[in-house]
Amino acid sequence: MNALAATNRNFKLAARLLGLDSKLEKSLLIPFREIKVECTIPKDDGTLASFVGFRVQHDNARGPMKGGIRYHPEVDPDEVNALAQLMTWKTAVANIPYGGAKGGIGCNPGDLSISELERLTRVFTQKIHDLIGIHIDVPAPDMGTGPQTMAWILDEYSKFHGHSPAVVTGKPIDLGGSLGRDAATGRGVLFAAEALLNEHGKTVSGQRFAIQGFGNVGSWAAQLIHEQGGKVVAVSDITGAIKNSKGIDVPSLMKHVKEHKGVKGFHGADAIEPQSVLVEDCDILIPAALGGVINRENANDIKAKFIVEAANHPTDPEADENIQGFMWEEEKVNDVLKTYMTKGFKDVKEMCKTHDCDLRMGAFTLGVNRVARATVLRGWEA
Ligand SMILES: NC(=O)C1=CN([C@@H]2O[C@H](COP(=O)(O)OP(=O)(O)OC[C@H]3O[C@@H](n4cnc5c(N)ncnc54)[C@H](OP(=O)(O)O)[C@@H]3O)[C@@H](O)[C@H]2O)C=CC1
Ligand SMILES: O=C(O)CCC(=O)C(=O)O
Repeated sequence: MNALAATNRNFKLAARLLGLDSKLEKSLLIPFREIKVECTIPKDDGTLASFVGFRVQHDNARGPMKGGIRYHPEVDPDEVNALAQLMTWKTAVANIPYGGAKGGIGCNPGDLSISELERLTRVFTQKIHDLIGIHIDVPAPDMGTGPQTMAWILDEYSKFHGHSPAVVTGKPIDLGGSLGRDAATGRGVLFAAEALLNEHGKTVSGQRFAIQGFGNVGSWAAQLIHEQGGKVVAVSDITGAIKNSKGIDVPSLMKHVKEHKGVKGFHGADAIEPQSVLVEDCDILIPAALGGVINRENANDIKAKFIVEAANHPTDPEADENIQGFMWEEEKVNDVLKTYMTKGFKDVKEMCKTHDCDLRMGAFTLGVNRVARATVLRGWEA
């Protein structure tokens, strides 16, 4: 099932459980605005290359729209639509005053030089600058993008609107970025795993984790799990996959990845087939790369007792601020993150009880219900 069909299906199930008015349901499903732009840049060799960029702004009932920008060959309108809608439900589940959006450019960032990536980012920003902004839509990093990409967006946007550091989050600290943001998604994964394990009378220490994807999210999750005494027994990225049932030495792996640009060839573990990371013998599986990786073909082979979804929509249904202008201490960032993740988990569990449903539907009903309430309060029929 494609990403949009899968996301719509989960939304409709949640709407039915909540008994949502059918007109409101339709209104919540249709994105607020879909932007598609052509981005042509001169390559380093003087030839021209054209790319298609997207920004889908799904919903702003609870606040300015929020969501990452992805550079990846599989970026297409359906994928970006699905990811934008998921952002709406996720900001609502986390109970932060934002809506949902997502953007991306269909490209392989690995094939582009730094200066080509900068030109592409600046052209994309020129095309969308009047449709984003602190009170409208605030982009952030996602797959294939990072703090440097945000710095270019900030700079290009500021040429049109004056100095505007708050137009993006996830920017470098030297440009006003938040301490702890780089690790925050991985840390959120750790907090979610902790909340889940606590429910079962366990802690991270001694649990065995397999992680698909070793970029920003996967590598931070691995480091933090390792620090908490968890065993990372298998890891994969685009270069390959490795396993060590005694636990991978994550700091050494980090050094290896920095030097070799991938996990392949790491001496402290054995090479395995890339896809087998998902079905490795472990307690907790963390998909932290692409969507739809857990599907009808492999779901029955998964040995993990728990799946903590770091990636967006990794499971196919068939298988189952910063505008205040001040800096928080990193400890405060991490404490607040833990409070929101732990509260979010409790709220989801409550919805599971109310609607007698699983955790995914608990999260969808919680998010959809909060957005529906905000939409009705603001008056959606006029
Ligand atoms: N960055 C963030 O703050 C947030 C990210 N997310 C989600 O987390 C997930 C990961 O994002 P992020 O860590 O930022 O992305 P990155 O680009 O930093 O890392 C992605 C990782 O996945 C690997 N990868 C790509 N394709 C495959 C594949 N087919 N099999 C195995 N590994 C693969 C990449 O390998 P290689 O580097 O070698 O290409 C890389 O290790 C995404 O779903 C994203 O939407 C969600 C919330 C926020
Ligand atoms: O911090 C952000 O706005 C990015 C979040 C995001 O893109 C995601 O959760 O998928």
